[in-house]
Amino acid sequence: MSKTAIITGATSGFGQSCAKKFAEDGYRLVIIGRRKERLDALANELSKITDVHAISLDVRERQSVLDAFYELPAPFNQPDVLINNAGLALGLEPAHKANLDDWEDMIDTNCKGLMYCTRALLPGMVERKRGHVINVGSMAGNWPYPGGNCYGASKAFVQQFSRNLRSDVHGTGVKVTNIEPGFSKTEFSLVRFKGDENRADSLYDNTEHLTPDDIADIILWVANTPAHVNVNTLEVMPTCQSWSPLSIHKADD
Ligand SMILES: NC(=O)C1=CN([C@@H]2O[C@H](COP(=O)(O)OP(=O)(O)OC[C@H]3O[C@@H](n4cnc5c(N)ncnc54)[C@H](OP(=O)(O)O)[C@@H]3O)[C@@H](O)[C@H]2O)C=CC1
Ligand SMILES: O=CCS(=O)(=O)O
Repeated sequence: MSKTAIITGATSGFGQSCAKKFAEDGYRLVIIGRRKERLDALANELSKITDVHAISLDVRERQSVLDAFYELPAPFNQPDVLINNAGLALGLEPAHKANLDDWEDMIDTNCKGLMYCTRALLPGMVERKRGHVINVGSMAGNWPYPGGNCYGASKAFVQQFSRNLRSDVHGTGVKVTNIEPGFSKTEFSLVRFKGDENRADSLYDNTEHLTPDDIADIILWVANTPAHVNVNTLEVMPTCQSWSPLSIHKADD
């Protein structure tokens, strides 16, 4: 019997790559994103190899999320895997210069959108004693960097929310994982820099960054671990990325 995976943020980057890899692995798919044309193109492509249900949806809209998930048609209505991947960073200014609307947008998408999707689907998973919530956090939830302010904080929320979910579903058979990717080339920087292609592209110049397929392979592996194995957190960086030393400000700097 084929399993069902629900993937938010499937129109680009990690989510799109997950959709392709999960379809190739025999999963039936529910794919979600705001850009309907992209979603329909992906659904057309993947429906040649699996059953696909596409929902054009903004995860920030609480009632739309709840309605869409409560009204999932059979056979998509008993999901085995929820990949909470939709998310974004906006801006890289220091906190004292950051745009408050950007901060709200990150919280609304990365934290509240993820909460809505999880809350809608978790009761069914608990009732069926089967299911796996895979959240896409970030290494930015673990490590501070200049300009990471609200984005990193939103991903720290995702990390602790994932751990607390595990505590709540203890003994039910439901699994929870937080994947914490590092530097990866997707549309992430184009969104962060608000369409500035030169700035986004130059970030990745001369680096061997992670790719969407690297992360999708890891997510698929995590989803296919046996029922008695729960990967709690998995932080992944490209080999070219590591930490900077702590900085000391000197009075004459
Ligand atoms: N790239 C990186 O370096 C890293 C990224 N991440 C995280 O990975 C996740 C995926 O990002 P990535 O693939 O890199 O970036 P992309 O920008 O390529 O993809 C982001 C996806 O999220 C969707 N999305 C954004 N906002 C919403 C919304 N309000 N409602 C529904 N869907 C939404 C977008 O679809 P649409 O616009 O069509 O709605 C798109 O499909 C994010 O949570 C990001 O924070 C974590 C660590 C590293
Ligand atoms: O989560 C994304 C990686 S980074 O841009 O914050 O380093």
